[in-house]
Amino acid sequence: MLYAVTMDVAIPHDLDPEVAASTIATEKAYSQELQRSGEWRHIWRIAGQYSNLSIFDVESNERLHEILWGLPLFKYMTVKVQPLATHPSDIALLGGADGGGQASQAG
Ligand SMILES: O=C(O)CC1=CCC(=O)O1
Repeated sequence: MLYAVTMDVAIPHDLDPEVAASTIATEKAYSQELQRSGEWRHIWRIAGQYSNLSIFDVESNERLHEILWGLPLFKYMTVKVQPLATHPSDIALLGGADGGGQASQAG
């Protein structure tokens, strides 16, 4: 199951800088481990914001919740989750590079 997740980070300005740096480093390791496992497929910085747009490929809503709840920065984040469905215009679904196959009219 694919999900687009937006994470807006707001670390309090009065947080001890060492705690902030340590939490950010732990977050990076946590994220990179999940990227290596294939569950965290993409992470993009949203330009000009302390936010990212990530794509997760996980087996269930419960697994996504577990991953997000476990983010070291979770308590400083606003998280938005959008489940993804295939789009009928996606040429990757047609089995040919030229998109010349039969596509569904739905959606
Ligand atoms: O900096 C961010 O966008 C927050 C974050 C999530 C995973 C990571 O490494 O940083």
